[in-house]
Amino acid sequence: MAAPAPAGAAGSPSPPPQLPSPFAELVRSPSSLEKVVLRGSRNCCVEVYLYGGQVTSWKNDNGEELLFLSTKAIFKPPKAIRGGIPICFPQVWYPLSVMASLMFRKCLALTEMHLVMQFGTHGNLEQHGFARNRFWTIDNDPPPLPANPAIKAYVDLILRPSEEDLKIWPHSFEFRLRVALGPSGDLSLTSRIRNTNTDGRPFSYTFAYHTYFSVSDISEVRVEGLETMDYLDNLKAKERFTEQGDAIVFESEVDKVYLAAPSKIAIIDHEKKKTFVVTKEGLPDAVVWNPWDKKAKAMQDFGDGEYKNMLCVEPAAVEKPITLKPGEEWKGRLALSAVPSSYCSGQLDPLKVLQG
Ligand SMILES: O=P(O)(O)OC[C@H]1O[C@H](O)[C@H](O)[C@@H](O)[C@@H]1O
Repeated sequence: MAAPAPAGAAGSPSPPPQLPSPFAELVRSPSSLEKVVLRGSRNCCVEVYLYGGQVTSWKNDNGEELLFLSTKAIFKPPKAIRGGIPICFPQVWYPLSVMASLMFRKCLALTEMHLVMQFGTHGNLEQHGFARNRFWTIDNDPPPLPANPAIKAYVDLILRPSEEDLKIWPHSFEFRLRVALGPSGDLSLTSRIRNTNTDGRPFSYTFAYHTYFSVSDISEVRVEGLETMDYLDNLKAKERFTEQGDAIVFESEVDKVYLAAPSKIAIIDHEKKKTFVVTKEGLPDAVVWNPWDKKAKAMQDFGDGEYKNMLCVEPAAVEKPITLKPGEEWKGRLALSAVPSSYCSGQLDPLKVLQG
């Protein structure tokens, strides 16, 4: 399906929107898509495409890229950009057990039931929702968020459904996204979704920040904070298991939804001696995904060997869909920091990373 034309696209008479932060600049990328560049101290920098409202780059003080972006990523609608932080909304993802119980209890409105039936390869609601392949606009007058005077580089984006979108997900909403680069190079994304239906209907959705981390070598990476957690295994018909062992390491394809995961998760890259700390709010679950070699080869926009250099850890609300009544707003926040890791020499206590 064709995505609506970008605001201010080539040939359009509208002037480029002004950005409230002097540390943010709107530029046109070589692919001709517009992106906002946020600049921090030294070489710290974040790039956000209006297409998808998608962060595609996060660099530290040394100008080192911290997010994975495929060399084969396609910067052309309707394909979502492969890498960075795609926003997955509105997804409708129900494990079979939940779906059966919901149907049994007849507690879904007819529309919701219709959407449940669309999950998977059926129906026309895309797997990860349509927010990641729509053109967002700059929102210069968003309702205030708690003030943090230390943050100078930020941008606010907004997405509202088009007529076409309403045909595939019949709900009116306002999705506000703030992307902010903190003074120490931390990256945060705050999503606010409001039900603006005027017919009194609630809506339900699942959500994920599909974060692709750049790693040196997947076999040198471990994830801490998810051990002993329950998860649904997408590779085993979403069956529920309990994680065993001390930490999560990677030797083959993984596609798991960890349930009620802690608010902090650490990704330790032994080779780069770097630890990513993922902090999540309003997002109970965490998806962990690496396609490994076979699936990598099958993906058009992903290099055959690139699975070695990425890991997705995705703060999400998956198991229990979020329901909003008209006028209600939901907030989900992701904060990322990258700290030098001397974990190998025992100086970095993973418990301190996880508990703050
Ligand atoms: O190819 P995409 O639609 O971007 O999805 C890529 C992956 O995203 C998530 O992590 C899902 O859990 C996977 O099942 C899916 O394969």
